[in-house]
Amino acid sequence: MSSITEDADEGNKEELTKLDLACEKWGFFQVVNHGVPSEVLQGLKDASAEFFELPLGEKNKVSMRPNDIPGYGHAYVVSEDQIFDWTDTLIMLYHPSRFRNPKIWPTEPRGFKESIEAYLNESKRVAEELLGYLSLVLGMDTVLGLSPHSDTSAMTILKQDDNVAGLQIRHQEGWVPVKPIPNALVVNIGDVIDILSNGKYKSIEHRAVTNKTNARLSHAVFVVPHDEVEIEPLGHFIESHGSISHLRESQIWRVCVALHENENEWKGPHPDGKD
Ligand SMILES: O=C(O)CCC(=O)C(=O)O
Ligand SMILES: [Fe+2]
Repeated sequence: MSSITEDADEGNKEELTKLDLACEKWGFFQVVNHGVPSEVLQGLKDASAEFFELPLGEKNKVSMRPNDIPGYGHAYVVSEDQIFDWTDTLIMLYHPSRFRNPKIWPTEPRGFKESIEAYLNESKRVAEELLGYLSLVLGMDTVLGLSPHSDTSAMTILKQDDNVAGLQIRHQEGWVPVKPIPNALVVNIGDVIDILSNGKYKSIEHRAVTNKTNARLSHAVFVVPHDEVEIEPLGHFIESHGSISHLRESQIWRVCVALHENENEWKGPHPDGKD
């Protein structure tokens, strides 16, 4: 597990690919280098071995009750005429703490509770770390701060956060992150210029994703035409393209309306199929 954590934010790409493959092809994997101290693992083995070697009467002090999960007994006693697996079990619920029932914690052997608790705390840490990596390979780390949209402006000037990346732009089928360049201004073509140029310059769909650890602050300035102006493709662009594209035709709108009503409505791919 230590090699997957080389890069604290992103994880190690090669290891993440292996994790993805293991989950998809097998659904099982073994974790080594997980950071659980060997004394903790030894303590777990010793404490539980000693518990199961105790006389039955001692173990039954913490026996499972019918229809209840925690305690000592056969796994999952749900009815009297049930066929049991040949297994002795001690089930404890530990996290979150409201599930802990002191009555089913054995007092024998001595030190049992401390040893088991040390292992349960370590395994919680491992589980949380693994869930983090699984969320990366499942693409669940993408929490949208701003949903996909195109800007209804003529042009937008964006001062991104210098330190926290988040802006992503649609390119072909994917999302391309815009790496912050300190003090640079990000400029994008908005819907108005897309319409004026009859799609020669496109208003590209974009979104902003959140960062797990840091807040992000960006400043967008929308450059818009006067609100009485009606926007339509410039004549020479209609000539060069032969006709107004379907999309443009349906979107010759008054910009003021567009700004207020269509702000978050993405138009879909450009009909000429180009990027
Ligand atoms: O937060 C960002 O970087 C993007 C902002 C944006 O796209 C917008 O306000 O229209
Ligand atoms: Fe935007």
